[in-house]
Amino acid sequence: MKQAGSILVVDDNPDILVAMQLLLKQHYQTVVTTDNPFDIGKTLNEQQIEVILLDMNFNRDAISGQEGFYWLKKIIAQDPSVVVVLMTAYGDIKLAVDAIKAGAADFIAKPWRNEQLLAVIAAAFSHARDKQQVGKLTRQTKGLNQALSGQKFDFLGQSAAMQAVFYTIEKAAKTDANILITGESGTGKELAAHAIHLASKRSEQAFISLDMGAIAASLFESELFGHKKGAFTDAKADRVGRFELAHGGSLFLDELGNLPISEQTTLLAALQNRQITPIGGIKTIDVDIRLICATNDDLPQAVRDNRFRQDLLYRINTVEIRLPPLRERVDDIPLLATYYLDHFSHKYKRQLTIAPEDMRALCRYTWPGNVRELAHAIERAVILTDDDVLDIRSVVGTELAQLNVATNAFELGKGGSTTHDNDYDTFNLETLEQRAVRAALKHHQGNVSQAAKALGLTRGAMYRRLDKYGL
Ligand SMILES: Nc1ncnc2c1ncn2[C@@H]1O[C@H](COP(=O)(O)OP(=O)(O)OP(=O)(O)O)[C@@H](O)[C@H]1O
Repeated sequence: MKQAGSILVVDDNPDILVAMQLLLKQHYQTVVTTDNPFDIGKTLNEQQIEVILLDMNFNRDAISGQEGFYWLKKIIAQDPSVVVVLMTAYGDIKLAVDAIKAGAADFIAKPWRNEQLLAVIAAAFSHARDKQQVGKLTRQTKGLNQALSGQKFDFLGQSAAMQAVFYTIEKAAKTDANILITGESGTGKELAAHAIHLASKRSEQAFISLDMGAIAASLFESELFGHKKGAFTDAKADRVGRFELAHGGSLFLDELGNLPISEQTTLLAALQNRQITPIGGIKTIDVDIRLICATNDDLPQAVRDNRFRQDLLYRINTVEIRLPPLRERVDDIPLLATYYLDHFSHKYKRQLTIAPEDMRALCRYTWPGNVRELAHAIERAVILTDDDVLDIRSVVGTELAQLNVATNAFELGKGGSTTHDNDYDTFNLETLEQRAVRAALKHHQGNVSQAAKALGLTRGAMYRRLDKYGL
């Protein structure tokens, strides 16, 4: 039965062209032949060709295959989605290997056996469709990235600590070095990853991100490397993995500290070889990616606890960027508060200002949820304020009620607020965080989403904390 598909056969031997035409016509809708390789460019411009069967030698006495390589390069440059299969009467293994290295999908020796030729061509068509799908998805992702980057917040900071971060990002982004971003939840690790991508030479290509904490173990490999239809029960169609989608661009692996050891081993192998094989696939695929990872875990400690592979840590942290918590860069609070006040005033069509003493109160607060918490607090205040001056008491007051820590840490009110160190029975952040999580859950009667929102955490980050503290 004839299948959809268009193939171009290029060979200077007319007998071969006739034989190919007769054979392939029975199987594929469009079969075009030419004895002149100079026609290839024009044919590709005029009609959609998916597979090219290309002779390696166009001069009867030539055996080097150099002409084939020359035309192969030209084809790939003109249309990288076309799949090329090379043919030669002088096949040897070295030539075949060189052909594949140069970008050919496969290689067949003349004289051929029909079944073998048809099998090679069928595989070439399947490869061509995969390439078309990847091209389509990459274009879609690019569009999506652009749409999303329109909504992204600016990555701001005027403190010395953030200026140092921006400097490192600028320097490291220009190289292809693997970058590890560390920092507490809400410090801007994802924004930093975007900033690195945008400052890199890959900025026009895809930025693909994956939250490692959110993928089920059973889907890990499929998510990263893709799968072929039928590879397992639920594999109803081919799926392109994140590595392949990120080809040419940047791959951002978030929450890396949550990865189980067995999956770390799989990831390490892919990173070392820069090659992946989709589940159920037979061919390895080269991937050219810039890797950016992020974690709020202490990975060297995780290595000591045997929770994280040391060789994986060395592989991903060529450059490490630590995002300081907001309480260590109080200078940034007015800048960020004003930025988010403008943003949410605009969003909710309000015209609001903030009183200087309230700004000072914001600067004294410790912001355990960092910038995310600050942005949420401002948004809430914009919504709750009735007059023209932001009612920050409702925000900081709510924050304290929910945190249930150091109830008297702030004297609320427009007259200013004061923090008393003595109000803390401990400064251990983990203990404070655990209390805050418990208090928020209690306050919201066990509603995880609301408690997460109040803490300025994503649901994923909240669940990880529930897990961590055994709640
Ligand atoms: N420097 C900054 N300037 C402006 N907004 C920021 C900054 N840092 C963080 N934000 C805002 O705070 C929120 C959280 O940032 P982001 O998601 O990048 O943090 P994260 O460190 O990746 O958090 P998590 O570890 O919980 O995933 C976002 O809304 C982001 O826009």
